[in-house]
Amino acid sequence: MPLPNINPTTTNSWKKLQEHFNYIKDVHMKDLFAEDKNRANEFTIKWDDFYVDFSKNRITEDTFKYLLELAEDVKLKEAIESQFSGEIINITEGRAVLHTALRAPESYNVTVDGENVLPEIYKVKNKIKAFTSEVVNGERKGFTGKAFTDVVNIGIGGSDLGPAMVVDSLQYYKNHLTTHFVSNVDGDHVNEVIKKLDPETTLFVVVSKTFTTQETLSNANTIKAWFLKYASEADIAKHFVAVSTNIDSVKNFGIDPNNIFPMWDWVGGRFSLWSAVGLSISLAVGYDNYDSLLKGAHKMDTHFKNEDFENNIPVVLALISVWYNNFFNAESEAVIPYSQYLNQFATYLQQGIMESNGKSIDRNGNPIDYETGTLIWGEPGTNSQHAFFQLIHQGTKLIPADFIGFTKSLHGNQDHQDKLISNFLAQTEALLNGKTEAEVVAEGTREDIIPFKIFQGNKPTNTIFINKLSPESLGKLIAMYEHKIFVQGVIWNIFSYDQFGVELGKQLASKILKEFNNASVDNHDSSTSNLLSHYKKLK
Ligand SMILES: O=P(O)(O)OC[C@H]1O[C@](O)(CO)[C@@H](O)[C@@H]1O
Repeated sequence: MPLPNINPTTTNSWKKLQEHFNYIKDVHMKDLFAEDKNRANEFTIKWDDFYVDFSKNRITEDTFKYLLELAEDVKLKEAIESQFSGEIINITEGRAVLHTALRAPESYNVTVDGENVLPEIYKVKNKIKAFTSEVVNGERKGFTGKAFTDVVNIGIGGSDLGPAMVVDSLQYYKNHLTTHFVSNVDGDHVNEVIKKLDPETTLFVVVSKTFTTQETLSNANTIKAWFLKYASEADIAKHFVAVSTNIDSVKNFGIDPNNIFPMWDWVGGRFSLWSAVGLSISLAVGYDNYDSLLKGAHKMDTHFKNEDFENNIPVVLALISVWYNNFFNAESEAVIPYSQYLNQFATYLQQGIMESNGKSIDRNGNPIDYETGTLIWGEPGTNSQHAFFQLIHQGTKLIPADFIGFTKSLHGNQDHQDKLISNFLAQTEALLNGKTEAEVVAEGTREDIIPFKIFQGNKPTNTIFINKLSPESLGKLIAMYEHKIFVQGVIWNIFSYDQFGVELGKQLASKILKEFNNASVDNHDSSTSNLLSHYKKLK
């Protein structure tokens, strides 16, 4: 079944939504809540340990109905089926998209080019499991016979952000190994990490799907040169492992073929933490926790694949997001986790969401005349409340926000937890209701400052309340956003799994790099030429 190819703006549901928007734009959610006492129950999905309340959105039953019709009109069901079954849905790169197969049970059968990929996936998983146990238990040793104490993940983009976010989010579950991440080609990054390392007890995991990425190879070479000041070429085999599809280049780098963890071209970089790219996660929290992360993601896959759209969390969140993006012209969305552990979550999502759906050409190769993509930003609550919430509450922009919280804390200090969750609940209530002039007056406010103290409210939020932060629930949460990305890509009729937009800058950078050693500067615009000359003079 080929991936559907439907311009969403030509569908009946889109037209209904357009008309309906003219009514909704002036409706206050406060009134919707007053009219329907059952609203919160109607717009809540309870699934597993997830409680997703989407009632604080600028929607009515009709809006929801038309959005669900939109999902039907763009043939979302067929698209989901195409993705899960291993069809070549990444047409521009000629690849299947199977991060879901990476977390599927071994008994599944998912074929690519007529071959079931599950046996190969489980072969690599078993290798990760054995390797993790040897490193964590201290059986695998460095070149002087000492057990490893530190692990350095060298990668960038999808080969860094996913593992870095998960290791940070699951630090409560961490073992004794200290995990570091080096990504930026800025030498300060690698330099600061190296300062903390002992070459005798550090394991390096070089992660690059292509093994051609400038940043990763530069950092890996710098680290290798540093390591060779203390050890011999033969010792590299003990301290360097790689995750890649490009086996020949890994060997050329000097890594022992036994230390290569393969991945496949049907795993997109930003969806790859479920593959061997997650090796540093397994090393940091142990294989069983890593496996629970994957099992959680698989549960969300099953929910997404089988649940009716009206009770389907990723589908509902995607539809609501399209509603704001395409009808209210909201440009960005905030993701606010009320968990310090999810400090890197928004940064991680930025690549997933913006690299996937930041596209302006449709599936026929034609320019698009409607909005796609979403700017994503966010920081943990309550810190973000003291930073940028002013703009969300009283600014001129509409910023739909996802509030993510956990009912049980990991630290066990109920006083802190109650304070955190009271803020979590209070903020979405304030964003919904705002504060009227009458309420401000009733507080005895000085007359001339009354306008400044009014809150319009009517600011949309989703509340994603999860029982506890665990490897499994984190797996579900990440997979939830992955599927949301996919649904939006289907609705916008774009290809979500390529990223040609990152190429041009890379090409020009390598051209400019060569010019640093040339006497003359090539043809550039006058601004770039001046800047280049300025650098050459002063560097
Ligand atoms: O794993 P690689 O091949 O080094 O690529 C790293 C990253 O670079 C990109 O291709 C572009 O930024 C990402 O999609 C990818 O995650």
